[in-house]
Amino acid sequence: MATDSWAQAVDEQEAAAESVTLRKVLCKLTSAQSLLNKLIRNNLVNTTNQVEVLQKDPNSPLYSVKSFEELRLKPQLLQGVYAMGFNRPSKIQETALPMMLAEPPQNLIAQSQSGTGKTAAFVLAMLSHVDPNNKFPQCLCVSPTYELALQTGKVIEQMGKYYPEVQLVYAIRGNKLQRGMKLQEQIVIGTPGTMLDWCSKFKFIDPKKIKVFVLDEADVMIATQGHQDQSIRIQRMLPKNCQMLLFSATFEESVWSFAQRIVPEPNIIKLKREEETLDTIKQYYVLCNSKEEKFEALCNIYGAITIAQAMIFCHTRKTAGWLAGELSREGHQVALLSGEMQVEQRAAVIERFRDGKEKVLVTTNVCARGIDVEQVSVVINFDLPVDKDGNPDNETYLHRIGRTGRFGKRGLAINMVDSRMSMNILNRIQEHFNKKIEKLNTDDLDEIEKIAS
Ligand SMILES: Nc1ncnc2c1ncn2[C@@H]1O[C@H](COP(=O)(O)OP(=O)(O)OP(=O)(O)O)[C@@H](O)[C@H]1O
Repeated sequence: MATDSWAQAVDEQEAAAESVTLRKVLCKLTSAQSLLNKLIRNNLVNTTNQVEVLQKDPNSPLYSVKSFEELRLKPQLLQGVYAMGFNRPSKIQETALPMMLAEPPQNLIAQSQSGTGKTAAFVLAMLSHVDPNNKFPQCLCVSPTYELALQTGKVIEQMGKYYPEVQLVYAIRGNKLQRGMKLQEQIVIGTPGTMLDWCSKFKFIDPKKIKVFVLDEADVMIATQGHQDQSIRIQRMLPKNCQMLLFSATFEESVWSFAQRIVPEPNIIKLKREEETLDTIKQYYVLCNSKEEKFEALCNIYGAITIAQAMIFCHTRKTAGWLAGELSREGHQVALLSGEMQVEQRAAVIERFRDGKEKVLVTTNVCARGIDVEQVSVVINFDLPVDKDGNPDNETYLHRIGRTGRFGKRGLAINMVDSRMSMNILNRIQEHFNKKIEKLNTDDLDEIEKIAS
């Protein structure tokens, strides 16, 4: 793909020195495209067998020796779990649930890979702990974004389908309640600002009656100043014996130690660094020279992935807007989601994408975490994730690629590298996770064929 560029320089040893004729190049490109199609389609192949196989492999995060029955869930919840099509718990569910359901209640800080069922784990804990006869909030669950709060709320609704005495309310922007009212729902799910207002300013919730407090995506809740202030202010209003449950796929060291300081005597489930990435998500990078070349590379791939769903991550809203525009001009059905949109608009875009109305979602980090769309088979990092100082943002990388390969499905993550700097970032990401990210070279048919198989 690269011509007289730095990328070619990087490539020097690998690239054959001989020049090829235009005809050969075109011929190669066509076969590369069809192989790429094959590669991506192969990655879409997924059967429930695959999940069953993984659930029997002790090294898989889906492995479990217990059944849901053995986790001693209420019959109504067992019914809900099976109605959702879950056969066995995953490793995090099997390990965390006994800790969360123990008496007296125990605190927990838990890490488990993306898409391994953390949400179901803490949702089952909340549903198990509420007393349906008490008509007031008993569990609070805080999520970093409006979209995630809605998504988690849906899981509570589905799992609690056969437990209708337990009710849920959303503490999110736009859900206006009458002043002076007291909530009767037992579970409140929301974002930190509204949740805090409902506890302190409006007093819709009596925080002293809360038994379980869940922080989903806990590391970002702690690392983001505003979220941290609000979450800690809520926590301070809760009774001393309130159970605290913190969940995430990533916990940077400093965040981990802070979490341990704010959660008294926690049980801890922590992954080793090398366990953080999922083997079911294959990671590649493509060398390009410019934004335009990345777009070209993307078009090649995009042609092949129209049958699946893909999420494309950009660093800025501007690039995301530009890219969505370019893809639309090419005639593609693309959805754009970025931070400046109204939250309701963002939720609507995700709903359309979830329903498969658009096959490609171009977005920024606002969508990197938690969003669970089963059909996403490819994630493309159009720009690699970096922090405000330009260093690799390893946690965001993991969350972004974790939008594919959900619960044992196979996924493909493709990183676009367009400068020495971004190659350096990619190398540091590889080092951090001690995981090789393979080069995808559309000029090397053998290599693509190998990946395709
Ligand atoms: N025991 C199970 N059996 C089958 N499917 C499950 C099970 N538990 C969860 N799932 C499904 O797996 C998918 C991923 O689960 P979930 O969203 O809870 O993952 P997560 O660990 O919270 O991911 P993330 O770190 O990205 O937030 C969901 O679609 C969920 O319905």
